[in-house]
Amino acid sequence: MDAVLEIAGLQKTYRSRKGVRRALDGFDMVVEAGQVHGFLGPNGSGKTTTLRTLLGLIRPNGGRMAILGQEVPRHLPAVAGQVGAIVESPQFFGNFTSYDTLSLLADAGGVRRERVDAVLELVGLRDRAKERVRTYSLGMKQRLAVASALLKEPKLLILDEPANGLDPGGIREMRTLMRNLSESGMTVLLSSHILGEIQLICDQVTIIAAGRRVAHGSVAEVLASHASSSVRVRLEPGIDLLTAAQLLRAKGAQVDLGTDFFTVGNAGNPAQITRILAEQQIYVSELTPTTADLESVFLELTGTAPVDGQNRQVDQVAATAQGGWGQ
Ligand SMILES: Nc1ncnc2c1ncn2[C@@H]1O[C@H](COP(=O)(O)OP(=O)(O)OP(=O)(O)O)[C@@H](O)[C@H]1O
Repeated sequence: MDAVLEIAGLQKTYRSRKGVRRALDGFDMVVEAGQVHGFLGPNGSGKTTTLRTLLGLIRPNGGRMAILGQEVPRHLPAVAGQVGAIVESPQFFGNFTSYDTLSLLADAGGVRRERVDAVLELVGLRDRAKERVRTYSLGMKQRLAVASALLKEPKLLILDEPANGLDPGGIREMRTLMRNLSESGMTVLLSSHILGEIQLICDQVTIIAAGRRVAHGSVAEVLASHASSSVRVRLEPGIDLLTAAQLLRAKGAQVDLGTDFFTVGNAGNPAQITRILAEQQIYVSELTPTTADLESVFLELTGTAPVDGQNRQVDQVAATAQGGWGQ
């Protein structure tokens, strides 16, 4: 599949009177054509810096970026017409209607007027197009912002937190819009904190922490490689959980104690758990794989942010570390 966006080893250091801050530290990302790609990371992890760097608003200190096969920022003018982006909330004149707003933007950008009706239809604002923007809900304003980015029929649409501040109805409308755009063949890169939403909408995700990629792939792959090996263990009544947990920890297992159960986080081969415990006459009464969601994987991964000065990606470390205990 063709990559619409490729980032390799991106570096960005901010320098101010207060000191030096490394916002991106060898960040990598690949976004494939026709996908909705989720870009996730905690506050301050480098998402906005990445998007602003891509769009030529910030100069990187190192690394490579390509959009639609063209190196940027050097060839940004050649591809800028094919990229639509909302990185900062655009401000609209409240007294203008959305039709007037988009018409003005179309004229200024040399876009033919028929596109105005087409994008209003796409974002579901056609019925309200002749009403003033100040009468719009936040969700409608967000959709107007998306409409403005769609005027030039971009191949790649970049949206920073499009669902920010929206209520559940607004979030659902935004979700439908993303899916419709993707079905029309557009590639969408979407940064968001709303992980349940990302899980519902996105084909692929990239998770960033402390300026580095810590996981990437389809939502299913990320869940499978970072969480599916966790199991919940209950023991026969009367057996001390702590003793069993210590036995497993001594063999390298990551054990979290609950009230009447414990969870083994890196249980690549659950049979090892029963074998190690049975050798000490401790018998398991329940062994259940725990189903993880993106939120728990996100918290786990971004809580274990890469150590300063190490260039290895955490996802590579995690992949090699799985299932290797208790041998
Ligand atoms: N202009 C700047 N000068 C100095 N430091 C900056 C500047 N912009 C961002 N930073 C710092 O760079 C790091 C990454 O910030 P960035 O805004 O890219 O994160 P983010 O993932 O978009 O966060 P959020 O989700 O809160 O928007 C943070 O530590 C931030 O404080």
